[in-house]
Amino acid sequence: MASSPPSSSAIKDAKVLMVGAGGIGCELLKTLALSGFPDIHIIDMDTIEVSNLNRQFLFRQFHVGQSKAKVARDAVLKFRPHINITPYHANVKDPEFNVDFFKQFNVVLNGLDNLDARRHVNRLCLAANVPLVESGTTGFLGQVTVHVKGKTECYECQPKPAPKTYPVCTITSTPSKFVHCIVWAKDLLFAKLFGDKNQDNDLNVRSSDAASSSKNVEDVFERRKDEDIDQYGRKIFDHVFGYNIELALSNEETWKNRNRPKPIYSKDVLSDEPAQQNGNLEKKYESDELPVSAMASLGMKNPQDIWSLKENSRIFLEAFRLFFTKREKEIGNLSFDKDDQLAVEFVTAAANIRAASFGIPLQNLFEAKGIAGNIVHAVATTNAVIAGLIVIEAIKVLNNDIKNYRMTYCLEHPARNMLLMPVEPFEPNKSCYVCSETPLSLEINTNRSKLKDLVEKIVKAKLGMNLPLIMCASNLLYEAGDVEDDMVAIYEANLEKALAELPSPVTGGTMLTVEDMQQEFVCNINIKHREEFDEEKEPDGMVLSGWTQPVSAAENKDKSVGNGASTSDALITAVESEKDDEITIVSTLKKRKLPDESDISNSAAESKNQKQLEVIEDEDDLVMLDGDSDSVKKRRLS
Ligand SMILES: Nc1ncnc2c1ncn2[C@@H]1O[C@H](COP(=O)(O)OP(=O)(O)OP(=O)(O)O)[C@@H](O)[C@H]1O
Ligand SMILES: [Zn+2]
Repeated sequence: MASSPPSSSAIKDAKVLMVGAGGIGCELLKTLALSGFPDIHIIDMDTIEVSNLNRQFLFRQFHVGQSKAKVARDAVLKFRPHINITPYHANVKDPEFNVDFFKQFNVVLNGLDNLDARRHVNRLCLAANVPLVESGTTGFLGQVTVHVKGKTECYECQPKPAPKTYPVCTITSTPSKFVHCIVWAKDLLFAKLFGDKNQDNDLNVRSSDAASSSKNVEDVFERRKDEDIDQYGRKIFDHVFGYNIELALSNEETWKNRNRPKPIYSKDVLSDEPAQQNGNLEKKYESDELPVSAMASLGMKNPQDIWSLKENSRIFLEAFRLFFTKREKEIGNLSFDKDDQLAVEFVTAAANIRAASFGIPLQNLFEAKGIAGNIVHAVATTNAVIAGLIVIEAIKVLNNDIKNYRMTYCLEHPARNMLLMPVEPFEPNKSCYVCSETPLSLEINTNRSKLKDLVEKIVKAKLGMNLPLIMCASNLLYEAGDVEDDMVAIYEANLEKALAELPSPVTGGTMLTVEDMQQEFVCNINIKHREEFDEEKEPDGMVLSGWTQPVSAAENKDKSVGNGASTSDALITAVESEKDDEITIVSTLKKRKLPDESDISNSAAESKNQKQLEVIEDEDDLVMLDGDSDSVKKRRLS
């Protein structure tokens, strides 16, 4: 590390901005510094956590709680003291990072972990006309893409996979996989018992449905005055695992082609224990010094043990009791957090009891936590490979070497005996609402919909704008922030009325201009009136077209790298064809066929001595790809 690396003049004069100093960012800063980049600015809003230390190697235990950007700078200056590194402990969406700020850089490099920040940086790079090298990793998968205004597609030209969602009825009535039980336990039961009671929740629907046939279930989720906590826990248990299942069974149609679930009542599972014994028996294990944990309280230690139905029932009741006795103040404000031990225990137990009822194999707490927290374990080596590729692309960008720009996917492709797949970037998508000027079209019931619904459901949620401002010709219709009461009244009124208040109301179709000052981003939306919407298929009550919609979970095959990944969300679904050794990278709109091997031989990312790529580090073990294309397996080197 002591000798200076050779640096091309493009690197010597470069000023670069890195966004994110996490898993990819730490590797990237080190590689930039060692490659001779003299002037690096880093934005990261986070402080260091213990869980970062296994892979974010610039950080040490004693840095926990300090700014990632600042500590990363100090760590790198220790071995490259003569370069400039400017840290910002801030959100990249802060107004200080405006177009003028972005314009000072030759290239921007992203090492982020969320769609929102990525979209924001993409838009500012377009507005400032600064090239962007974007990246993401999930476990062993990763990718690097290059976005240069007018030359390649922008980050938003292609749709991104939507986070996995499940039909409500699968979750509430007909689960067939363990993940369905987890979603039910976490998003319905946990949220209902410990979260905001006023929020819509499908358990509400079920209990009010039930209320019409049985008068005493209406308040089942409410604790009666002076009701003993263990009795209350058993009442909830019997309601959700017993009574609700019986109710569901009464609908014969549902079970014609399915296995019928089995109602589970606490007295049957815990038959040898009187109603109040669960808590009382175990209180002797409880100590104020220990973290609040039902497992600890019941003397259960191993998170990799699969609990029996009886054990799950005891954990369920004990976790329930602990929430109400030890964490009472938080009740009403809790949302599931994968790092909250008691919440994980409760959700694991509830999911397992439901799984038992539906004949689905039970899982241990470790597995359940991974599913509930959408955890894909980060792999330091993938981050390092991706950081190297970012620097390779950054150097090409600085040299304006357009014909060699590559998007590179880090994706095992055993048949080709390679791990990195470079493809030529696409041209900008002419119908991209972000980097082209194509107007969007919005069908909406103008008599019923409010301007503020349009802002929430379309402008913020779908177009990713932070601080929108809406104009109709030269008339201001909506702006974010503190506004006068009469403006608020317009937002609350239906759209028809809001448009009618303008000097020249439009009846047929109206063009709205939506602008986000913070992102220097403008797009046009053509409003068309439509009377009816299908509640199931069009739940927003409005339909936006002319934009690239996220890919639904169903279309994502197994290898999809989704948005909820723990490290960084990568974006591409790779599908291997069964017929031959062809691989296509499906980016939803188009299939991207990889160039022949001869085509990619000039790519900097593709190494002539591919053999080097066959050995990768798997945390502390080495794994090697077998050269035999038919029986390719990871092999551990002993
Ligand atoms: N809007 C933003 N502004 C600035 N930094 C951001 C923004 N959004 C995300 N980041 C940073 O991007 C980095 C992403 O790093 P990484 O994917 O390794 O996540 P992490 O939070 O460090 O780890 P993990 O999520 O796996 O526990 C984080 O350090 C995070 O603070
Ligand atoms: Zn675009």
